[in-house]
Amino acid sequence: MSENGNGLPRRRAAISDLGEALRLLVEHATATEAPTEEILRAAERIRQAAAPLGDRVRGRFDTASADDLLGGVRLYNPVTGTGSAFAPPLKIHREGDVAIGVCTLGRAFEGPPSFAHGGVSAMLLDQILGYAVTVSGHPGMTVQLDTGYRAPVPLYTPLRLTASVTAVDGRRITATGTITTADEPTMLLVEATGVFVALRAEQAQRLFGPVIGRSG
Ligand SMILES: CCCCCCCC(=O)SCCNC(=O)CCNC(=O)[C@H](O)C(C)(C)COP(=O)(O)OP(=O)(O)OC[C@H]1O[C@@H](n2cnc3c(N)ncnc32)[C@H](O)[C@@H]1OP(=O)(O)O
Repeated sequence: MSENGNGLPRRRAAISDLGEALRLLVEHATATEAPTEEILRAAERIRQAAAPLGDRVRGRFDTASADDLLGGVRLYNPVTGTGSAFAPPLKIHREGDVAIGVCTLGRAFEGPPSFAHGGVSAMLLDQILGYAVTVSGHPGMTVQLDTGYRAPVPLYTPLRLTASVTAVDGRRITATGTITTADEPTMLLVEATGVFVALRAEQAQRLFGPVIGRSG
């Protein structure tokens, strides 16, 4: 599907609207204590709502028509994508050389009761470290991610993430990052160090050739 004129902004807004509705659904479906009959009715209504969306879908190597890979628009990114049912979504911006992220995690991200799953923290950090690496002008893929969990990450609490590049050594880029709450930015909850590798041309072609070839 192609969009032109003001069709693309409208489509992106619609996808973000659907994402917001899906995240509300996920939150309520995860937290609900509604009667069993209500849960059964909801499951049926949700299947009915999902069906028309499945009539036209893209294939594995097709970029979403609303995305812009080279421009960094990824509406379905599972961490930052406003169209994703799974993304918190994490919002990232730059303050000088530091990437700052903010998000609040709901019930669906629970690991230990009332706290975030450790894998979710690693996912958030991988994303913001990757962002810092990309905007530093040395984009690469994660080859190693070390996380240190100092204190549990609370649900339903505004979080603040930071990330910055600490070393560039040939094709290897190292970045470090943190998670704290927004209210207590000096109290470290999770820290991470990521090693990223800039792809050689043949590696980029091998891994992403089919996608780049189709996205035009
Ligand atoms: C804004 C965007 C945000 C995006 C955030 C999300 C980022 C991600 O999650 S990316 C997805 C997860 N990562 C992956 O799937 C990557 C999987 N790995 C690979 O495909 C390969 O390792 C690949 C292609 C990156 C590199 O190929 P590989 O053959 O391993 O390495 P190679 O090209 O030979 O060497 C690269 C350098 O990295 C080094 N290296 C490789 N692995 C590691 C490691 N784990 N730790 C440290 N250094 C490493 C090598 O030693 C080599 O160093 P040098 O050039 O000094 O000899």
